Amino acid sequence: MTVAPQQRMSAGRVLLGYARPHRGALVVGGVLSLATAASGLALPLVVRTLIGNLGGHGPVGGLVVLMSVLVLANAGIGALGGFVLHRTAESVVLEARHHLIGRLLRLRLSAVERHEPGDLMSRVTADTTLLREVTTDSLVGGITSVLALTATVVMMGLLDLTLVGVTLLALALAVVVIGLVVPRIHRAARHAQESVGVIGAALERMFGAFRTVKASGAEDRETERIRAAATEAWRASVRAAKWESVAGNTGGLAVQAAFIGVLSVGGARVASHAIDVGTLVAFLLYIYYLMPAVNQLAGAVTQYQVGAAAVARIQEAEALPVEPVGSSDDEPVFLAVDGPAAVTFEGVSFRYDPQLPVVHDRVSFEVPPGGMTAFVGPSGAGKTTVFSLIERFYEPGSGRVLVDGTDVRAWHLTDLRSAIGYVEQDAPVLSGTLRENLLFGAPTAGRDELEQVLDTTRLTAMVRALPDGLDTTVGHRGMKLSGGERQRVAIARALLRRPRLLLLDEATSQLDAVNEAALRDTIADAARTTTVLVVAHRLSTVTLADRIIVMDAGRVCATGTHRELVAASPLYAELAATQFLATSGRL
Ligand SMILES: Nc1ncnc2c1ncn2[C@@H]1O[C@H](COP(=O)(O)OP(=O)(O)OP(=O)(O)O)[C@@H](O)[C@H]1O
Repeated sequence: MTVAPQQRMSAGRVLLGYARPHRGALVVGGVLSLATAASGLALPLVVRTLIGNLGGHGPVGGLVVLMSVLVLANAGIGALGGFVLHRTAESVVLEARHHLIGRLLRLRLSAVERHEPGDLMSRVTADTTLLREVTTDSLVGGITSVLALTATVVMMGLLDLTLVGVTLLALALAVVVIGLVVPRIHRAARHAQESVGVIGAALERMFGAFRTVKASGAEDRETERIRAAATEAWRASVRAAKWESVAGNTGGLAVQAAFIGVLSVGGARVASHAIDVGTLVAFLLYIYYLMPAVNQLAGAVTQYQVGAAAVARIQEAEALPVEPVGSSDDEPVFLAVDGPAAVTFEGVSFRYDPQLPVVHDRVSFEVPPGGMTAFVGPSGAGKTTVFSLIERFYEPGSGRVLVDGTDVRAWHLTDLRSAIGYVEQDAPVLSGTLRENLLFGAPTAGRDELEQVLDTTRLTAMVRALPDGLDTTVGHRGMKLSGGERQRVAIARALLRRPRLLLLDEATSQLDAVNEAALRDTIADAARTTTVLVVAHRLSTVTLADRIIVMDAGRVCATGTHRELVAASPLYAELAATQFLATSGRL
C-alpha cells in the first residue's frame, strides 16, 4: 500500500498535528523536565563552592543541606514531569487512534477489499502505539535535551572556553556517526512494522476460516506462515536494535572521549595556572551531566526514525479513499417520502477495477414502487452487483442508478442508505445478543416494532424457545444459529429500519422445508409494505415474484413473470429446470 508523495506530510508535521491538542500538557511536562535538569545543573556549582570552602575557608553545613535539597527536588520534579509526559504521550496515541478509526469506518468498500484487514488493524493497534515513545522520546526528549545541552555548554563556557572547544570536538564525531546510522534505523523499523502487519493479516486469515483450516488439516502450515511473519518482524527489530545501540553508545562514547580530553587538556591548564582545580572538577561534573542529555538526544533521533516509519503507515491508511458524506454536488436531496421506492437502471456499465472485466454492460430496467422483483441468472451474471450499485458501495462507469427518480449520487448517502434495508447473501450475525443484532440498524426501535418484525420473519417461536429469549448471546459470526435462522435474523434487522426498499441476496445454500416456507412468507409479507428486490436462488422465491429480471454475463436478457419467462426465455427455462434450489412444485 503506497501513497503518492505529494499527499504525504513530513512525519514531524503529522506528529505535531496529533500533539497540538495536548500542547499545554506537553509544555508543562517539558518545563518540569527542564527544571529537573536545571536543579541538576546547579549541583556542580555548589560542589565547586564546597571544595573551595573545605579546609576552613567558609561554611560547609549549609552547602550540604542545599545539595540535599537539590537532589530531592531533582527526583520529585523528575517524577512529576515523567508522569505528565507519559500521560500526554498516551493522549497523542489516543488522538491518532480516534482519527484513524473515524476514517476506517468511512472507507470505500473498494479500498477495504484491496487490503488485508489484519494489516489495516495493525495500523490502528501496533503502529499508533509506537507514537507514545516518539512523543516522549523524540518530541519532548528532543527539545529538552537540546535545551539541556545548550544550558550545560553555556555553563561550561562560563568556566573555560578552551575546554568547551575540546568537548564540542568530541561531540561532533558522534553527530557524524549517528547521521550515518539514522537511515538504517528508519528502514529496519519500517520493515519491522510491516512484518507486524503481515502477522495481523496472517492471523486474520486463519481465524476468518478457522473451521476450514482445521478441516483441511492446515494447522501446521498456517502456524508456519504466521511464525515466518513473526520471525521476520524479529529479524527487522533486531536490525533496528543493532543500529539504535550503535547510535546510543556513540553518544556515550563521545562524552567519555570529551571527559578524557578535558582531563588531559584541563590538567595541563591547571598546571599552568590558567584555571584552578575547582573549575576543572566543576567542568568534569558538567561533562557528567552532558551524558544523559547526549544520550537523550541520540534516543530522540533514533526514536524519531521508528515513529516516522509508523506515521508513514498510519498516513497510508488515512490516505485511502473514503465515501462522500454528502451527495456528489453537495446539495443534499432530502426525500422525506414514505412508502415503497422505485428503482431504475439507465444504461449502467460497471467494472470493479479498470484491470478487471466488465460486470455490467449497459444494464437497464425499471422497478416500480412496491411488490417483489427477482433477479435471476447464472452465477457471476452481475446480480449482487446490482445491489451494490443501488447502495452506492460503488459507482457506475457510465449510466445512472436512480432511486425514486433521483440519481443515487445526488442523494445524501445517509438518507439513501436509511431508505434501504440490505440483507447480504452470507448474512453475518454480529457477536452479541440477539436483541443487539436485531437493533443494530435501528437502535431506537420500540418493543412493539420488534415483536411485529419477529412475527413477520417467523422468528417468534424460535426466540421463545431460547433460554434467555432476545438476550441470548449469539456467538461469533452467529455460529449458534442455523443458516435459515441467520438469514431471517438479517431480514428482521433490515426490516426494523423500516426500509422503503429491501434488497435481499438470497442464500445459495439449501434450506429445510420449515425455513424455506418461513422465508417465503417473510418475503411475501415484506413486499406488501416495501419494494423488495431479491437475488433469487430458489424456485419458491421466483414463483412469488411480481416480475423477474433475467441477467446473463452482465446484461439484462429478459423480463417478465415466471409463466411468461418459462415460455419466452430459453435461459430462464433452463435455470428453472436445472439450477434453482428447492422446487416448490409450482413450475
Ligand atoms: N468486490 C468485487 N471485486 C472484484 N470483482 C468482483 C467483486 N464482486 C464481484 N465481482 C465479480 O463480478 C462478477 C459478478 O459478480 P456478482 O456477485 O454480481 O454475480 P452474481 O450474479 O450475484 O453471482 P452469484 O449468483 O454467484 O452470487 C463476478 O465475475 C465476480 O467475480
